[in-house]
Amino acid sequence: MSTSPSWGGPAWEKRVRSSARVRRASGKSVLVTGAAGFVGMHVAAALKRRGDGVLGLDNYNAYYDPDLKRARQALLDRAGVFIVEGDINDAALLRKLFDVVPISHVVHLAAQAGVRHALTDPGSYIHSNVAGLVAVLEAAKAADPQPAVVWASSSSVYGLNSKVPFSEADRTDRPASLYAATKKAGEEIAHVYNNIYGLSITGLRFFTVYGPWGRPDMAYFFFTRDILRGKPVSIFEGPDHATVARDFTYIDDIVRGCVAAVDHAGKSTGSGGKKHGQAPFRIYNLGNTSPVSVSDLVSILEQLLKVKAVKKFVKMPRNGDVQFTHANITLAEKELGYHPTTSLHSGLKKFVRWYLEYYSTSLSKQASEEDRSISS
Ligand SMILES: NC(=O)c1ccc[n+]([C@@H]2O[C@H](COP(=O)([O-])OP(=O)(O)OC[C@H]3O[C@@H](n4cnc5c(N)ncnc54)[C@H](O)[C@@H]3O)[C@@H](O)[C@H]2O)c1
Ligand SMILES: O=C(O)[C@H]1O[C@H](OP(=O)(O)OP(=O)(O)OC[C@H]2O[C@@H](n3ccc(=O)[nH]c3=O)[C@H](O)[C@@H]2O)[C@H](O)[C@@H](O)[C@@H]1O
Repeated sequence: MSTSPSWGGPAWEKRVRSSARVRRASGKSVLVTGAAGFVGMHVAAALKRRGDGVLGLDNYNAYYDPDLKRARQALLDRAGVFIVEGDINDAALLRKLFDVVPISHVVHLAAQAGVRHALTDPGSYIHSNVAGLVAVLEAAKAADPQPAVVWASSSSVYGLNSKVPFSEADRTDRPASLYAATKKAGEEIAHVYNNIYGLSITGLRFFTVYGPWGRPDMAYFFFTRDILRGKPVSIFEGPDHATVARDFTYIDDIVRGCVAAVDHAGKSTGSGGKKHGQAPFRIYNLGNTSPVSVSDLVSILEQLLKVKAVKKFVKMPRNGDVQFTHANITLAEKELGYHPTTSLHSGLKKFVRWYLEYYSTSLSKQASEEDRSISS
């Protein structure tokens, strides 16, 4: 017995067309994959707000609380963005989407995120970050018009580099985790599609993004929950108690970087610009240039929550984490006009407000042990 796909049909096509309809003469028609995710929701909303046509795609997998993804979906729905439910590996679905609407840009954010989860489910990283990326690039290559692709790589590609701050030209051949290896592989794969098929591709190396509507598997998020519940938080330390730190970057700064990358994608100026008729291939760091230790992260949360944390300092397990990240953003500043403006304190203040006023009251019912188990 054949089963019909959950997509297709006149009503579905109408929603797809309406969502992707450009509202301003200068607007773009953008497919955002991973739109029910943290970064995807914010980017899709920002593009829609400025008049672009925006269509989402997400498989709502259960890596973390799917209710949170559904709540993000509801928010986008109210803004006029339809999220098609499906997997980026579904080639027929992607073909259909490109047939139904002339997509000018793909912002590809769907991926298996999280560094430590790769220890327990390595296959999901290959499925989404390697096979899934190839499926998206195959669909983009075959589409008419051929869209420009902007996609999320990761600061994790710098791996075991000890030279900081990290610049785009630095070594990225020593990944510390399978997650990082799949993002590095993604950069190489993207280069092939630029080289052979002339796709315009921009890779964005995000640095530890945080903020309202964030991911419950990330440390700032589950630290908040555990501090409020009086549970101990584990603060990782390097060898000889060395500081473990991150270049935490606030979501609104990342969104501005993504939107600027969309606008820059077709241009032939700057790094990786068109040469001999070749479409651009570019990579940018999107970070905050001011690393903060995990210990200071916890202190800021204590201050904002007005609750003392029960702190456990533990030697960083061999789990794929790196000790230190720090972005050099000179290239993104110059070519994208990217200027992050949010300090960790003021960004966390906004996160904590969202967490207390919205998340902990309406969504966190079952999000406790489950999220904790994927984070340890
Ligand atoms: N948040 C960060 O700190 C950070 C840092 C560096 C890079 N990134 C990258 O940015 C992107 C967005 O990250 P995020 O934090 O929003 O993560 P997220 O998990 O919240 O969002 C990813 C979304 O993609 C969807 N998805 C996953 N696999 C899919 C598949 N096969 N088909 C369809 N949908 C699928 C998930 O359901 C999820 O909603 C990812 O590529 C991630 O690797 C994130
Ligand atoms: O920048 C990136 O590329 C990556 O940023 C984050 O990864 P990470 O920086 O490891 O973010 P968290 O998982 O929130 O960890 C933040 C810091 O807290 C530390 N940590 C984590 C968990 C814990 O129990 N204790 C602890 O000290 C980690 O070692 C790390 O230094 C995202 O989770 C990845 O998806 C992303 O690719």
